[in-house]
Amino acid sequence: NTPIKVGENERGDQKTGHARVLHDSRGDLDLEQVLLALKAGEFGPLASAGSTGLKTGAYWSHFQLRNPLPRALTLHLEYVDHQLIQLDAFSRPLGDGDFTGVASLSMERPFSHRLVEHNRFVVPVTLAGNETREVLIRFGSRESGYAFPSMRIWSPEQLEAQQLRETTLVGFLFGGFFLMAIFALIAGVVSGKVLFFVYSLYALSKISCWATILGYTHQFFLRDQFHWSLMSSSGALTILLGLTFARMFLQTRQYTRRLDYVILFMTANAGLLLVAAVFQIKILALVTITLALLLYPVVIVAGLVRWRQGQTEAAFFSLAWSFLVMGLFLQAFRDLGLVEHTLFNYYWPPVASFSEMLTIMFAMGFQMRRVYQDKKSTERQYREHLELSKSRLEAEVRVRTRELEQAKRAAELEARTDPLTGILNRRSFLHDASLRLKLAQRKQKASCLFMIDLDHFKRINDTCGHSTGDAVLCQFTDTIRQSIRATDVFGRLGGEEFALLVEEPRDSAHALAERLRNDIAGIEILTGDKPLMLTASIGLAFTEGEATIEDLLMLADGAMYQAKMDGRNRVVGTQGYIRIDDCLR
Ligand SMILES: Nc1nc2c(ncn2[C@@H]2O[C@H](COP(=O)(O)OP(=O)(O)OP(=O)(O)O)[C@@H](O)[C@H]2O)c(=O)[nH]1
Repeated sequence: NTPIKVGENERGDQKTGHARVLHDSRGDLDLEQVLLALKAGEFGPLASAGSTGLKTGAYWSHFQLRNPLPRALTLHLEYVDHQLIQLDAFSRPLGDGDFTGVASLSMERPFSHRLVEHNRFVVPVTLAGNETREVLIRFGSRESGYAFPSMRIWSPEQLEAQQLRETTLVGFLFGGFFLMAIFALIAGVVSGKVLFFVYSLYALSKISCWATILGYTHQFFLRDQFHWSLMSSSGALTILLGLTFARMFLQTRQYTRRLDYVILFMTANAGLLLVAAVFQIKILALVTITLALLLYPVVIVAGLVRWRQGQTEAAFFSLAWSFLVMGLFLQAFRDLGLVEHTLFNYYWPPVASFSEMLTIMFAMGFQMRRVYQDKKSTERQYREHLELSKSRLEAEVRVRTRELEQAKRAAELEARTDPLTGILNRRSFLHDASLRLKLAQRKQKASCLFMIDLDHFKRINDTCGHSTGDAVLCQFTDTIRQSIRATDVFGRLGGEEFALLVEEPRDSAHALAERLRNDIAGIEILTGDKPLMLTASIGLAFTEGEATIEDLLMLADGAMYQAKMDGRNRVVGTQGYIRIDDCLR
């Protein structure tokens, strides 16, 4: 049992070692019995890497500290972990006299009992100049628990400086958690998404959880009454919020039913842990927290499954959760004595927890961006679809309008024209001719109305058939149209009876009538052996005054009748011009 040589500037590098440790499995040995065990050589090295692992009762550690300096030296022995129910320390000068108590520290006693203001247990030991002191420390937990039966050796100032460094780191982490909580809260208020509120609560719960686990809650907030169950309950609350957030973020209920059941089971287990913590059922708390830890990787799997299903940000979530799980497993291995206790693995879980929150924040940002982009692209597609429909509709309306206009024009034309010959029908002729007549009268021009009737047309029908008769009618109208002006009004009054209004004085109108008669007589109708001849009788009525078209029709009809009577194929004009008086008559 070599004494540990200590100096004035101890920086926690030296540890009181695990060389001489005694397991008091029932936890009821008193100092005298322990000294007997020490004498009997029952103290031996610790088998594990640092922690005793889950054991009942208490552990005792024995070591010697040697002050080679001529002056007195005060040292602070720091328990390496934050979780220990009870620590009692005794010391005496080497081999001389009785051990006397130097510290009795308990997690459940008011913080003011601590001899050194520190979130972990610290035992002050003073060595006289050139003195070697034996120290006995009892690490006690009432039920099953673990302990690290070793103490870091510090000079008081060095320990204080180290505590400042650690507190700064933790303060930085807590500040980060707080900022993330505030940020998520604002995002929740702005977007109205419950997910952000859950995240905000999750981040806040991390502060409470780690502050409690690392001993700050006891040091700063609950100085008079602290209990181990507070650690479990704050942990349980964080687990509950973490799982609730994971379920919502990954939408496991909708997309991975089976994994969702497992996460639900984990949530129920976390609820049970909370109950165990509140009612201080330590064994139930141990079982549920172990189960919670073992099942934690399921969330990583859920994230990966969701990623494979197409939720890109779920990959980030899995990564974030992996940080946490690695940290928690490392801590568990350390607590079980499988790996050594170091500052690195001591702070890994809270740092991992911080990285987890940061990564999740990133994943949420990514998700928000994706949702926003999806929304924008849906809107764009909708707008494009709308534009397309609009232009299609407009094109269709244009086509329909054109068709309607064409149909209207066709209907108007049909209503105005004779279907066989294509010239004006009786009604339109009367309308157009009447207007034309009025125009001429305004200009004080003479007008002449021709009444043209084909001779013996019935015979053509009878000998050559009705369709030949139709063809003859068409040929006749074409002949007339070719010989008149565009301003003349030509129409079919019915059957083989046609009328023509021209703005001409008597002589030139007469001459035109004769020319037309000639043209008609020149039409040859080819029917079998010998061609049929076509002639027409034309009656003329003249006006220079206020006569109506009806007056002219009546007079021209009379003249045309006269032409028939005179032997057909001729032009007969009425005598003189019709004047107002004639019309009144
Ligand atoms: N093919 C054909 N014949 C028509 C059409 N409209 C009337 N007709 C015929 O024209 C003939 C007119 O006969 P009528 O009134 O006796 O006169 P017409 O035979 O020309 O003898 P006149 O006038 O006295 O020289 C009738 O047989 C009608 O059926 C038509 O659109 N097509």
